[in-house]
Amino acid sequence: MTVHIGAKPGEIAETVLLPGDPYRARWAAETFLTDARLVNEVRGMLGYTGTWRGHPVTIHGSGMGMPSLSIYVNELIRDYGAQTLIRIGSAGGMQDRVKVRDVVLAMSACSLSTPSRGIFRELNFAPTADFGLLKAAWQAAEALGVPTHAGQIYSSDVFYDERDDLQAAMQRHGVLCVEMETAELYTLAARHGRRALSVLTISDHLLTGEALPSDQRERSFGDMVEIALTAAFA
Ligand SMILES: O=P(O)(O)O[C@H]1O[C@H](CO)[C@@H](O)[C@H]1O
Ligand SMILES: O=c1cc[nH]c(=O)[nH]1
Repeated sequence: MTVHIGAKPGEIAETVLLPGDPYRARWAAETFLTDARLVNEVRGMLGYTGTWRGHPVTIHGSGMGMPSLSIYVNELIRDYGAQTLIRIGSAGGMQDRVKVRDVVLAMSACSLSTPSRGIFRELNFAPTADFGLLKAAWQAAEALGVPTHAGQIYSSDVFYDERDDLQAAMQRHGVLCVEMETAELYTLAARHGRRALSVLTISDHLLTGEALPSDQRERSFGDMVEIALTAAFA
């Protein structure tokens, strides 16, 4: 057990899916895993372990934002030996061609800062997905016929962003969408030699103003879970 995770040794699988929303963790575990059992509920951050097609899998909430994700991912890696960490998150579309409900595979993530920023100082580290997971996820998305984009995304420190100029600069440079965790996930995976990928579903759009309600953000993103599980065991 750690400060933030109540699971006993052996109760966390080597493959961990990480939604920001703990209720999405519950929904995904109940929908996709066999014999899913609750292994963590400290602070209401739900984690479940079960099997998918015979493979052990944990689905654990990360909370919102990089400081929260950093706590869980550090403990999952260092205390429980997680090897493959795949974020399954929602994101805001930043390009016309990226539509609500489309899937985005994050090849890399821009950020203004991350919890790891203090290590790098003047270096602009480039947090990058594991290529094997990225390739397998792309193939899984193609097989499912889901509209999918692969490219760079933005991991923001804020949900309510006042920097319209920054958003415009990123849009000009092809950034696909905004969310709040991937840059730190990829940085921690690089530091510890683990595999990481973010599979995102567009829940709202910065250009059109479309937005899905919270119940759909919790429960309707099955394609990205299927893509993440298929990629993990490809
Ligand atoms: O739906 P999740 O996975 O939480 O991801 C996105 O949603 C939250 C903001 O509403 C942030 O955590 C952002 O990254
Ligand atoms: O962080 C996020 C997630 C979804 N939509 C946004 O605009 N931002």
